[in-house]
Amino acid sequence: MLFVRMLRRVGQSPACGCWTPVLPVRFLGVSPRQIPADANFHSAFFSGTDHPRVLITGGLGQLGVGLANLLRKRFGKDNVVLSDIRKPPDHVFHSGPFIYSDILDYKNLREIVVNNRITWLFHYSALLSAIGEANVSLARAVNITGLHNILDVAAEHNLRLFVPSTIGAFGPTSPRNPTPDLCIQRPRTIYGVSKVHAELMGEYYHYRYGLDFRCLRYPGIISADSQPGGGTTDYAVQIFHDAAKHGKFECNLEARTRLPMMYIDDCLRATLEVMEAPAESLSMRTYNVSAMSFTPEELAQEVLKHVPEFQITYNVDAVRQAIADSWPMKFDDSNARKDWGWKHNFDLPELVTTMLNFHGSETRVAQAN
Ligand SMILES: NC(=O)C1=CN([C@@H]2O[C@H](COP(=O)(O)OP(=O)(O)OC[C@H]3O[C@@H](n4cnc5c(N)ncnc54)[C@H](O)[C@@H]3O)[C@@H](O)[C@H]2O)C=CC1
Ligand SMILES: CC(=O)[C@H](N)C(=O)O
Repeated sequence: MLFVRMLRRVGQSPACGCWTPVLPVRFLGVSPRQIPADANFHSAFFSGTDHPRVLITGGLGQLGVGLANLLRKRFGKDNVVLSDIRKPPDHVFHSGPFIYSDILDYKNLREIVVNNRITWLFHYSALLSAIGEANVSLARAVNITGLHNILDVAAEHNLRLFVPSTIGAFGPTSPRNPTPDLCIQRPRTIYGVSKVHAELMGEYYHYRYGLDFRCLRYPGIISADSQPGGGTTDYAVQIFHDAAKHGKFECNLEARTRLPMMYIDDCLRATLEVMEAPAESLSMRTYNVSAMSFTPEELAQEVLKHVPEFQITYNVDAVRQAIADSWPMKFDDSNARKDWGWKHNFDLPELVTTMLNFHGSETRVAQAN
């Protein structure tokens, strides 16, 4: 009986325009994790006053609090629920709704989505590249098993789902300068493998079940008031802190390691823009987004313009260097620019000025100006 219901023909597949039987997402479990037969899988419509109700997972990392601030400005404070498995600092706890959510606990996820009437989900929980290599089994659980839970809850409750991917979803056999959207993806980190898996699974759910899945491949993200969580591009955040405070920085990547990077404001705006883009404008569901590309040497030269005594030294971390050497040097994001009008605001000079202004008000940057 259950099986018969699962095979009921429910609509047209967006992929081929033909009638397809819809199987439950988790057929083998007799759990209710199945796509409801009468669901409207396409983008929910929100009028000017009818805002989405947003959940952010893994929200206490480098990017989540900034995303919550941006979305709360747009959709209202109470319409954006931040979640994580860590305890929030006071200012975060008091800035809007916060809830405990472990993405490995499906029932907990479903309860949050139902009780808060969530309609959009931004899935930020992950273990990043360097920390993932140090803890492969946890990275596999969080980045892959956790993603499966997210896809299922999103499909089951007809959510619009954003999952970030990364430059780390490419590998040494990918074209590196520039790296287009569609090319060989054979990453050599568990982080990269899990992100390719996320891209493919999200697109599969989109074409198979009509899930409104949207994904951007972020470059290394640089932020002033939040710390990176254990990635290969972390040096490009730490350098500003050390330059302003100590006038020197020890870099764990080689001087000539070129990687795509982006200031956090551009990254979060891109995320909101792709989520708000009309479905018809999206010719793909996973896009590269890019802003700038630089080496530690070039970044240090730009910092020197503000901190004249600044010195950079190199103490290369073999694991991070091997990862960086397999990643894109420059990202081709022409599809994002063409399809939904992506345009970055921050290049290297603006990035460095902004970061040092933030860190430098009472330090050697201020003294130099
Ligand atoms: N920061 C960057 O440069 C880039 C980030 N991204 C992606 O953006 C997303 C957010 O990145 P960040 O904020 O930098 O990451 P982060 O490492 O700073 O934060 C990740 C958060 O996930 C949480 N988390 C871990 N296990 C969890 C679990 N079982 N349940 C719920 N939450 C859990 C952690 O507590 C942490 O707060 C990630 O998916 C990352 O892959 C992609 C490319 C670049
Ligand atoms: C580029 C990323 O995905 C992240 N910052 C990392 O270095 O792992």
